[in-house]
Amino acid sequence: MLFHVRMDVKIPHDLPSAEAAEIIAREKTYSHELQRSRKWRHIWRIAGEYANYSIFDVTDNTELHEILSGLPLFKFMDIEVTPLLRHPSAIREDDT
Ligand SMILES: O=C(O)C[C@H]1C=CC(=O)O1
Repeated sequence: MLFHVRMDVKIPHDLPSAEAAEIIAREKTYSHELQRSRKWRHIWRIAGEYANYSIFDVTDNTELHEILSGLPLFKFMDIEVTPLLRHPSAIREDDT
């Protein structure tokens, strides 16, 4: 199942910078692993914002929830999820 996900990151200003850097580094590793597994299919920075648009290809809502709630930055994010399906006018069967 495909999901479009918007993540807005809001790290509190009073979080010590070393702690923030450590969480961001873990987030990057976690994201890279999921991208390599092809579950996290796309990630795009939203210009001018500490936010991204991502596409996930996962088995079901439960797997998406587990992935998103496992994000090291999860507690500092607002997340908006939109389920997707292929448009009947799409000329491709997939996004490869
Ligand atoms: O920077 C972000 O948009 C937040 C998050 C998502 C992947 C990652 O490495 O950080």
